[in-house]
Amino acid sequence: MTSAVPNAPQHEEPDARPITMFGPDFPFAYDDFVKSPHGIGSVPDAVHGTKVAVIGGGLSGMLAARELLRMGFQPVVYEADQIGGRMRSVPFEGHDGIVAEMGAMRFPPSSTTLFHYLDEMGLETEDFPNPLSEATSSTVVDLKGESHYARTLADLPDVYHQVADAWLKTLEELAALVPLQEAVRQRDVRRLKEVWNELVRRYDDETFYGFLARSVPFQSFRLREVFGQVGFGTGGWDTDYPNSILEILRVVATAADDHHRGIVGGSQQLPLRLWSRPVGDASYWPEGTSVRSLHAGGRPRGAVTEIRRTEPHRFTITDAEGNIDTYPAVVYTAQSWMLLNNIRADERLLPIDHWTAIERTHYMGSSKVFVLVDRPFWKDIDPGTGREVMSMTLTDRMSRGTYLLDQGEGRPGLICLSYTWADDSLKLLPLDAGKRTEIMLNSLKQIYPDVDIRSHIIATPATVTWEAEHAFMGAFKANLPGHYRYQERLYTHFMQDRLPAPYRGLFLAGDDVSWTAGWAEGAVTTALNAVWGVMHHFGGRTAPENPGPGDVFDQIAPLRLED
Ligand SMILES: Cc1cc2nc3c(=O)[nH]c(=O)nc-3n(C[C@H](O)[C@H](O)[C@H](O)COP(=O)(O)OP(=O)(O)OC[C@H]3O[C@@H](n4cnc5c(N)ncnc54)[C@H](O)[C@@H]3O)c2cc1C
Repeated sequence: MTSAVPNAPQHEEPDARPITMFGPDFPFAYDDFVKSPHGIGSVPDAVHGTKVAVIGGGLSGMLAARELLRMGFQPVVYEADQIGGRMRSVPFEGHDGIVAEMGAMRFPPSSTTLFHYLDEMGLETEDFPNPLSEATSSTVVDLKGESHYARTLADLPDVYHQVADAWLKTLEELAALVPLQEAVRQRDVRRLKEVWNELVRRYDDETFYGFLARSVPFQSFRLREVFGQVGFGTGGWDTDYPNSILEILRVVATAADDHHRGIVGGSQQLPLRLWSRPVGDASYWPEGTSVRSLHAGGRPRGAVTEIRRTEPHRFTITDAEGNIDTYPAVVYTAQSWMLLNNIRADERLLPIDHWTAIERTHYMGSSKVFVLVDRPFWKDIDPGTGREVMSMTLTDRMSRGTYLLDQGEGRPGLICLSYTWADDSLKLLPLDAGKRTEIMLNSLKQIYPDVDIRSHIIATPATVTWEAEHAFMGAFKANLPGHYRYQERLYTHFMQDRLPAPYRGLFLAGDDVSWTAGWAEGAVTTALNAVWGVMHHFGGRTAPENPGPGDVFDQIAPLRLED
C-alpha cells in the first residue's frame, strides 16, 4: 500500500536470512511453492477444458486465471473497468513510457511471490525514491511551519531521533519485535505461531493509536504527533491511527515497508502480461494459448451485474452487456463490498457469518495527484544554499507526501504532488484535478517560496480518489479493532471442505481477503489459495513433493479466536 507505515526497524546480522512476507498469520512458503519444479497441482483429464468464471481483472484475477489455465481449466474473465485494477499506470499523451502510478507504485523485495511473477513476466524493478532512502538524494520534512533538509535521518533534529527510538523500543517492549522477525527470517513456524498468536490475543481490540499511547517511550503527546505526521520510511502514520495495531505489526514483521522498488514502465504491465502472454507449460491447451486468446475479440467479459446459485451446484452470471452464462465454479477477486451493492448477489453464495464479515470490512480511502514537468528541475542547485531546489517532501500540509520521479536525462520529470489516505484523501474527494493541483502547489509554495512548479507543468494533471471509483469504492482494506475474526473467516474461505456443501464452489480472493491488504503480495497469495481451492473442488491434487496451502492448512491455520 504504502500504508502510512514506516520502515520496519530490523536487527540485521551480516549473514542473516532475509525477512519475507512469510505469515505471520498463515506461514506458508508461497514463494517456494510457485518455484517448485513439481508445479502447483493438477486435475483429472476429465476436468480439462472446464470453464471457471474469474471476476475481476486485477492482479489477483489475472494470476488466478493464468494458473487455472496452466492446470487445464478455461478461465472466463469478467472486468468492470480495465485489466490491471489497482495496478493502474496512466500514460501522458505524447510522452511515451512515462506513467503515473495511480495505485500500487512501490514494492518491497520481501514480497517474494510477487517478485517471482515479475521475473516470470520479464519485468524489471528499480529503487523507489522514498523519504530518506538511498534512492532519494534529499528529503525535506516540514512540520508546523518549520522545514528541515536531510540526506539521512542523522541530519534531522533531535525530536525525530526520539521518535525513531521510541518506535523501536515500543516494538521491542510491546510487540516482541526481535523474536518475531527472527522467526520470520528462519521460517520457524512453531516459534512464529507462538509469538504472533499471543500478539493477536493481546491486541485484536487495540487501535494503532491506543498501542502507542500505552507505550512508555511514547508517553509524550508531541512524539505521537510527530510520529503521526511524518513517521519514517514512507511517511506519516496518523491516518492509520484508528486501525487495528495488528495491521501495522504485520507490515513491520514482514518488512513490507522496506527497500521499495518500482516496476520499470509501470506496474500495470504485470496483470497485462499475465493476461496476454502464452502459458508455456499449460496442461490440455495447445502451445501459444494465453488467457487473452481464450476470450472472443481478446477482451474480457464486462462487469458482472448478478450472480445466482442455480441447480445443480452451478453459478449463473449476468454481465453488463446482458450475457447470461453458467459455471460450475467462480473465483471472485473484486473488493467484496461490490457483492453488497454493485452486484445483485444471491444470499446463498456465502454462509451468513461470511456476509457479516463482508459487511464489516473497512476500507481506507486514498488520493493521488501527479503532474508532468518539462525536466527534473528539482535537481537544479540553489546557489544560495548549495542544495537542490526541491526535495522529496513530507509535510503536515495538504500535500502530505510529494515524490520526485526522475525519468532520466533529457526527459520530462514526473512529480507525485500528493499522496494521501483516509481523512486527508476525503478532503480532496469533491475537487477536480485543477483545484487539487492548485491546493498542492500552494502547499508546496509555502515550503519552497522560490520554486515555480507551475511554470514547468506540460500536461494535464492526473488524479484519482479510489473511494470514488465505481468498481473499487476504496483503496484497500484496513481492519479496525475487533476485526480479526472477520478477517480469519474471509481468508480461510478457500478451505471449503469445512463449509456445508451448498456453500461450496465460489472462492474469494484478492487484496481485501488477504492479511496484508494494500500490498500486492496479498493479492498474489490469495489467488494461489483460490486456485488450490478450485483444484481441490474438482478432485485435483498437488504433487507430494510440493504440497499446497490447503494441504498443510491444518498445521499452520490462522489462530481462531473464540467468542
Ligand atoms: C492507492 C494505492 C496504493 C497502493 N500501493 C501499493 C504499493 O505501493 N505496493 C503494493 O504492493 N501494493 C500497493 N497497493 C495494493 C495493490 O494495488 C493491490 O494489492 C492489488 O493491485 C490488488 O489486486 P486485486 O486483484 O486483489 O484487486 P483489484 O486490483 O481491485 O482488482 C479487482 C478488479 O475487479 C474489478 N471489478 C470490480 N467490480 C466488478 C464487477 N462487478 N465485475 C467484474 N469486475 C469487477 C475491478 O475493476 C478490478 O479491476 C496499492 C493500492 C492502492 C489503491
